[in-house]
Parts: sequence; structure tokens; C-alpha cells
Amino acid sequence: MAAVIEIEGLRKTFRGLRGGARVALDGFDMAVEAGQIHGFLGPNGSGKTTTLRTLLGLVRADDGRMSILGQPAPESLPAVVGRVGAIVESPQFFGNFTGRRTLRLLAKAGGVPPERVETVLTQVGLRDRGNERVKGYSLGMRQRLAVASALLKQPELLILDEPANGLDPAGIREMRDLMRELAAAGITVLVSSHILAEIQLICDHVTIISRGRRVATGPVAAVLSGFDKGEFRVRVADLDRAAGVLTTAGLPVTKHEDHLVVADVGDPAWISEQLGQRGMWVAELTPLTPDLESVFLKLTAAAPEKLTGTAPEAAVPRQVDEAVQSGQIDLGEQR
Ligand SMILES: Nc1ncnc2c1ncn2[C@@H]1O[C@H](COP(=O)(O)OP(=O)(O)OP(=O)(O)O)[C@@H](O)[C@H]1O
Repeated sequence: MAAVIEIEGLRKTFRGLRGGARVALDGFDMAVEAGQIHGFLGPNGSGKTTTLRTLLGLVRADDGRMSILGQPAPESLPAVVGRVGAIVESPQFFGNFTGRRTLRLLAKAGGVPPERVETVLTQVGLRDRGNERVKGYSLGMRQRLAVASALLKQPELLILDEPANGLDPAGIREMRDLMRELAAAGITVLVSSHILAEIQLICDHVTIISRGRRVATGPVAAVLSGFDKGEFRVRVADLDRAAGVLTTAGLPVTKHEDHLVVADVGDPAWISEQLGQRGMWVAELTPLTPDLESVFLKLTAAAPEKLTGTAPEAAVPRQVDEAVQSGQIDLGEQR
């Protein structure tokens, strides 16, 4: 599949007026392929906005290679900018203008046929509210108006920085549905966020960044499955006896107040059988599948500190996940 965004070894250090330096990007890699809804996740200050701003030519990188829609960025951005919609800064709209008038003006300024305005208003679900003044819009409606403005040009790629930030649950749900509809219409979507549960629901792929480095990337399910230890929560009346049976059978067991957590479970039916044969009836047997939240916290909290000397160098793993794969970092102990 064609890469819509490719970033390799991106570096950016911000230098303060008093000589201080802040490394925002430390040799960061990312690839987004056509058709993906790609989540770009990281804690506050991890480098997401700097990455997106650099990609769009708003910040100059110190080093690294980037391309958008197959063209080198930022040099060839003018050639592809008409195919990219981006909301990286919160757009400011005139409160006294209606949503429809705002979009008509933007369409005119951008040489977009005026008919597109009705199409994008419908796409973002604002058609019926288009004649209301923007100052009366909720934050969610303003965000959708911003997306509508980015859609005017019929982009192939939509880049959204924290689109769900500050929205209430209903607004987040609307934004999520909108992104899904856009992806179904064939638009590749890159969405940055620190709202993990949302990314898990919306996105099919994810790249996780921490302290300017990639710590994980891939299909969401694959990133999660790397952390799946085959754990089950087991509830029985006699916890000590059940723990003894399972431990003797070679399974790692952790005892909690009212349940056991058993790891390395291949077939859960085996647990029921073993305990049932001994007169212990299993009241609960639940798989403990990892969610993105716990994976994210583990990856971003500990891994980067352990990675030293991985500045871009030929044949040296630069990204934290590469270092994990090559055995430089053992995340197992973090789990
Ligand atoms: N213009 C700037 N001048 C100085 N430092 C900056 C500038 N922009 C970003 N930084 C610093 O670079 C680092 C990365 O910031 P960035 O905004 O890219 O992170 P982020 O992941 O987008 O965070 P958030 O989720 O809070 O928006 C932070 O330490 C930030 O303070």
C-alpha cells in the first residue's frame, strides 16, 4: 500500500532566548498508508504538534526526511497542498458570521466551487445549523466547522491535531462518527490525540510517540497483542486451594482480594476442568485483554529512559520499538 506520509529521522530542538535547548523530536519515524485512520498518540509535550507543524512546513526541522503523498516535504508542499486538509492550529472564525457564510468565503478565497459548501456542511452534520452565527456554536460544532473548511478542497489526506480536545462525550462521539465517515469515503486520516480510548475506537493504526521518539507503531490490535499475556481473572470460593492447583500445573498465579489473575492461559476451558474436577466451581473466567491505555502508559513511562545512544546511525535501531525487537530494551519487566 502506498505511503501517504513518510517521516524518517526527524529532529527538532527548540532553542530558548537564554540559551536553553528543548529537544522536541529526537530522530522520529512514522509512516501512514493510504486508507488508514491513523492515530498519533503521545503524552503532552511528546512532540505530536511539532511533528505535524514540521510536516506542514510551519516549523523547520533540524534534520530528517519527510514526504506527503509521495512528494518531499516541505520543499514540494505547494504541489500537494491542494490534496491535503489540515487543522493543526485551532482555527478562529468570526463569531458574527454564520457557518455557511464562513465556508462560502473560504471557498471563494480558495477557488473552490460554491456548491462544495453544501456538500461539506452535510458531511459534517451542520447543514441544518449553517445559518446560525458561529458565536452560538458549541465547541463540537466549531470543530466540525473547522473540519468542513478543511474538506472544501476534497482532500485525499486529512490531518487533525487533537480534534477531540475539550469536547464533551457527545461531541467526541460526533467527531468519531465523522472521522469514520470520512475514512469510508476514501480519505486517509491522521489524528493526533492523548485520548487513548477514543483512538482505540476510531483508529485502525497507531503510532505512539514519547519524548520525541516512536515507541510503538502498527495496527492497533497488533500493538495491543504484543502486551497480551494470556491473563484471565478467575473467581472461585476457595482462592488459596485454586491458586495451589493452578500453580502446581505451572501457571503464574497472582492472588487478589476476591479473585485470582492467572497468566499464560492457553485454553480457559482447561482451568474450568482442572478446578471442576476438584469440586471447585468457577464463578468467573474473564480474559484480561490489554487496552491501549495501559500499553500507552507502559511504553511512554519507562521505555525511552532506557534507550541511550540510539541517535540516528546506520544499522542502529533508532526507534524504541525497534530497540525492543532487537533486544536492546526488555519491556517485559514493565508489564
Ligand atoms: N515554539 C516552541 N518553542 C519552544 N519549545 C517548544 C515550541 N513548540 C514546542 N516546544 C516544546 O517541544 C516539546 C514538544 O511539544 P509539542 O507541542 O510538539 O508536543 P505535543 O505532543 O503536541 O503536546 P500537547 O499534547 O501538549 O499538544 C515540548 O517540550 C514543548 O514545550
